[in-house]
Amino acid sequence: MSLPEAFIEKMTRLLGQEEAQAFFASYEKPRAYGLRANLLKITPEQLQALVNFPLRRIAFCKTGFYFNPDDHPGRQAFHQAGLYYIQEPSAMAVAAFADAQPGEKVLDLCAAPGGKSTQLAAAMQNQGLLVANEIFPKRAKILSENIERMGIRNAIVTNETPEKLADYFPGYFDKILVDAPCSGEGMFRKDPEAASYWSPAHVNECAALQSQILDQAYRMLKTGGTLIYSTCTFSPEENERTIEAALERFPDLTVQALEKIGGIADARAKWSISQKKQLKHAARLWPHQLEGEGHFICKLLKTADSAEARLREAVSVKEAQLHDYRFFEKAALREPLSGCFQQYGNQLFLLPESCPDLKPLRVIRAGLHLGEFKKNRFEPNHALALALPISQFQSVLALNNQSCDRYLRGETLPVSADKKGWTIAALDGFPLGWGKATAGQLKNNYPKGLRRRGLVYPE
Ligand SMILES: C[S@@+](CC[C@H](N)C(=O)[O-])C[C@H]1O[C@@H](n2cnc3c(N)ncnc32)[C@H](O)[C@@H]1O
Repeated sequence: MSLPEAFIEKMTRLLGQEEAQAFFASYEKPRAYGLRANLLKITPEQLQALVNFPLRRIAFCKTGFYFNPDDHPGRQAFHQAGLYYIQEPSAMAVAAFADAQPGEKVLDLCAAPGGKSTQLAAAMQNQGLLVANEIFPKRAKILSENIERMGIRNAIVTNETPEKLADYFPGYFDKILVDAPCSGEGMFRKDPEAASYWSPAHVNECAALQSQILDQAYRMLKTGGTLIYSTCTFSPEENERTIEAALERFPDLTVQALEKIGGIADARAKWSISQKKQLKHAARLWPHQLEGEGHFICKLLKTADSAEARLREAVSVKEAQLHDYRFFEKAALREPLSGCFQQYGNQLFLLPESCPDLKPLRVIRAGLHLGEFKKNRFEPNHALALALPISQFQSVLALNNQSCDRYLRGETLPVSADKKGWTIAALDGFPLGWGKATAGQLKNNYPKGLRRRGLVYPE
């Protein structure tokens, strides 16, 4: 592939002739494709046994697999059911290193389209609070759709600037991920167009933006909290030097050692100005050293005392307001849901536990979207179908490959005459969406925007 001349020169100077040769040779090799099992729905072993195409383990991510692109896992019904997320393999190392835990307060500050947020959420097992933020509205919508598909219940999707979030959440989060906008040098093989936007000036602009974002992230971190910084670029200006500059602005931050497994390498402290030894604890993923694209990952611990934001908790709507929802719930679900219910217009959401009041923020998704109040009735949202296990639904239509394809195209399906009301259409025990059964037919409620146009299953 053709790479910018100045990029070739710079990388050759940085790496030296011998390593540069191996590095540039990787651009002539095919790239690796990856997907990640969604632990909220399935284990990696179960997924491997379930799908009809081969999966090969990724050494540095326990839930990740390589797949053959000819198998098109993105077109499979199990993808629509949220059993896996298609993600560039090296990118999986970032959230794996973040090591989010159930019950924590976690922020993904630059989150769209959601690869790392969905991985953080899987590790959190729907316990605690995940704020997934994206500054651009269109990208925030895609992020929100991916959060929905993966069945995540404890995520708030926001569309804010880092500054606005930092004003609201000072000293609040246990973990913050800054997967920063960058010059994307590590993705030239995956996205050759990215190479055409590259210039040394762009590298410097990105570095300046990254420092601004890190300043806001630092403000939001608790004492003892950890900040994961990552990019998909090689330039020292956006990696070792960005971290080095952050260490100078915030002397209490320390770089935490990362376990260098599966071909992951130390960061290159010698590419910084100060050559601080601790910089090598950060990680670099190189396309000539492992099967994946280029990435940089650094984990920082904050030790300075910071006053924690005491935010007002959101207050649930009154039970009387839930009357139509409870009526639906009694007929359609096996166990009632509890927690903090919030109504926005006609839409009803169930917030994550101990969720702060969200009014001052631009919120795209407030936890689990339960559905919509219509005149004297409640209509469930697609998110609810994807967020609960099959055992929670009273009425289920088990699909086969053919009826599954018809369901995903939006067709009406035959059901036994005794089936009535809101019914989950499921494949192999995994919910795909709602339908409403009446008089031997299942009226299809699969969202119009997600419907398939041709026969694509099974491939
Ligand atoms: C590398 S991408 C994030 C990828 C994402 N974490 C994932 O795993 O799917 C960086 C994100 O930062 C966002 N971004 C761009 N400018 C920003 C800014 N000034 N502040 C915060 N985020 C910004 C971009 O829109 C983009 O979605």
